[in-house]
Amino acid sequence: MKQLLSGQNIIKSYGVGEEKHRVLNGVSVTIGSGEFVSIMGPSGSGKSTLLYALSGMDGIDGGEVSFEGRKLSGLSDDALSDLRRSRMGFVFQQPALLKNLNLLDNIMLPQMRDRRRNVRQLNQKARDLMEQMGIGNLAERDITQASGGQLQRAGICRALMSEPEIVFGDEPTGALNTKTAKEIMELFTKINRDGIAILLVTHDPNIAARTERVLFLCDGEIVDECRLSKFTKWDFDNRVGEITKRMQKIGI
Ligand SMILES: Nc1ncnc2c1ncn2[C@@H]1O[C@H](COP(=O)(O)OP(=O)(O)OP(=O)(O)O)[C@@H](O)[C@H]1O
Repeated sequence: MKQLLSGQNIIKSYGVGEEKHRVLNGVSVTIGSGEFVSIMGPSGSGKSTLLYALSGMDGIDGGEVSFEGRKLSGLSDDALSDLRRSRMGFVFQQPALLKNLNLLDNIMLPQMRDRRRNVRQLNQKARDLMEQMGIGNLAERDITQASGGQLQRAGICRALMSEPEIVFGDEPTGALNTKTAKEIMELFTKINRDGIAILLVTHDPNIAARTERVLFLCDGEIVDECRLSKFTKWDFDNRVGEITKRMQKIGI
């Protein structure tokens, strides 16, 4: 499998002076093209920090992150923003959509900065994605009149607008009920089958069990890793059981 994203020996601290504390303590991670990976760990272990470091959203204090063989530290701020906008997608726990725009406009907005794409193409792309994500009839819907699941589907459409190589998700199902969370994970699975790599942070073994590989982070270090591809896709309970066992081992 071709390597897509690599973080080597990532170090990240927050605060200054006596308040300074190290959150990532030499973390190394490699994500292959089209892989589906989740990160688990206790609250405060540095999961989101790692996600933001790997996506270049946040700077790091030591180590190196490379995407498609390019070191992020060698890129200017503009080049890094361009890379994030064109090659990476982001889905957050709350999709942070703008209240004065309908769902369609919210989905199109981040790509409007890219002058290479005309508005008609963007509009068509957004409508196609909404159709694929099951909200094709909600293009003109005000965001205040959409459910949490519909908003998250719109958040996923927004992330896919640039046809990214990877989608990062920071607890993308964390604010949803079990049924809706399962539906959203089915969408992620579909996206992944189309060849897009996915890296998710989650607390929930039922969510991690739908990915191919789980990284366990504890006190800023990767302490375990679980490859799930050895299980067939049918034995979901085995996957959850294996993840839960590993969680217990590291005290989550
Ligand atoms: N911007 C920041 N400034 C200062 N400290 C921060 C900042 N962001 C995170 N932290 C601290 O870094 C540590 C790791 O935070 P992070 O959000 O990465 O953990 P997490 O594993 O994702 O936690 P959770 O599961 O609770 O979301 C925590 O102690 C947190 O308080």
